[in-house]
Amino acid sequence: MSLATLRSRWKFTNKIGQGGFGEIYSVYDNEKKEKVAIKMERIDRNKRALRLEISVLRKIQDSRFAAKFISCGRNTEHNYLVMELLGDNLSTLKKKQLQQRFSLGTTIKLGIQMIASIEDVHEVGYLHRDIKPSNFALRLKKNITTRNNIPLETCCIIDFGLARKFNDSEGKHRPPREEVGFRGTPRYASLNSHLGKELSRRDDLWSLFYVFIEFLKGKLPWSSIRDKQKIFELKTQHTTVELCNNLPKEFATMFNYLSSLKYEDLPNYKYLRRLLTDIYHQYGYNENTKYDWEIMEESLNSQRSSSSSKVDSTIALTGTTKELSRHSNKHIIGNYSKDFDREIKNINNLIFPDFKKKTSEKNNNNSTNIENKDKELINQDFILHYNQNKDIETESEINEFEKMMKMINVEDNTETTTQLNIDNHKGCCNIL
Ligand SMILES: Nc1ncnc2c1ncn2[C@@H]1O[C@H](COP(=O)(O)OP(=O)(O)OP(=O)(O)O)[C@@H](O)[C@H]1O
Repeated sequence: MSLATLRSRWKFTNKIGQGGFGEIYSVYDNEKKEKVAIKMERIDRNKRALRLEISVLRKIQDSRFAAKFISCGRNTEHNYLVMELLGDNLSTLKKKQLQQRFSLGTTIKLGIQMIASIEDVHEVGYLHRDIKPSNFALRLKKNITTRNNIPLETCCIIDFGLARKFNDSEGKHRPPREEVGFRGTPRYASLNSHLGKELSRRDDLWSLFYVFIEFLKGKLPWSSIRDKQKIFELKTQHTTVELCNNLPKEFATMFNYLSSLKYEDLPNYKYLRRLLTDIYHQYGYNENTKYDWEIMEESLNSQRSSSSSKVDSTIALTGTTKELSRHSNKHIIGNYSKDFDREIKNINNLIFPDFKKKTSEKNNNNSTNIENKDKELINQDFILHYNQNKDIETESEINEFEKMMKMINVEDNTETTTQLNIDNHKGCCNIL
């Protein structure tokens, strides 16, 4: 099929992704009358990965976590894969959150699905070998099912360009090769990958473990390092205690369990999911617990409907508290810690007379529970609304405001804590 013929069926709208292996476009499918995604790989590339990717994607079509395969082919210049159009990947979504991390509830909800999606890939005989946040994306379509009528899940596993078959034609685990090159993304790669060892099922789960820590803490101790060797050294130096401090103990249990797995072992995926569901119940989450981005969306909607005349959704502002103070009815969404909760009560409510914490009731109910977990991070969702009916003018008002901003943005960018970037698309505030 020539590029021209390709373009006659699929009308290219915009580029949505660029990876090491290809480019991804959002296209309008004239035959299906809907938007789909197309991944293109140049034929003259030295390394070809798309054929493998297509093969794995087709094999996991019964998984609840797979993007729907639509078509594939090649023209004179490209190999291409047409598949269901998904939404944001988890790396992008994480960056949109306050402090660039997910709440415990969201991490667990995603984590349970991510473990199950990896299990599905393993079940068809492949290792993924590049587990990272940008290789999971949200499904845009709701209420669709697999070929066997099983409802599809929110989170999809994507990008099988580095996948590898780990069992032979009789279903037996392949023996390890003596030496293999590094595979994966250094930040999330398992120690085995750094050591040039053959990877197996446990290594996909090690990468996922690093992803969980990053989701909850915002970054890994080696996030800012580019040098692979240095990353390896930091990974070996960081003990379970350091990596999992301030997190529910189940994460340390997960670390220890993964350490106990041998090359050929079939991981107990159910056990790993149960560790996460245990946390889920302990912290009072349930099936109605919303993802961070849903809370944000709901809040925006209620904000819009309750004060539609005042909210200017096209506003785009980065500025000082003084500049911000000229705009009313903004809200801030994100995670809060117990310290923040305690401190916020000490703040003069003069500036924020309408301060409401949406999850406060839930937290009050769980207060004994929370006290018992004194040292653990209480990383719940919060929505802070303020209706600022008056400008912040006096010095003391500015001080109060800055104090509050500093507390929300506890760790990062202290000098810029008073700057807000109002996301013009969604109309919400993110602290820079
Ligand atoms: N079906 C899809 N729908 C929407 N976006 C997609 C889809 N597939 C991929 N993307 C987006 O494109 C990005 C890159 O895709 P993918 O990881 O498959 O490419 P890659 O070339 O293998 O990338 P990398 O080298 O980073 O691993 C993804 O992170 C995701 O945001």
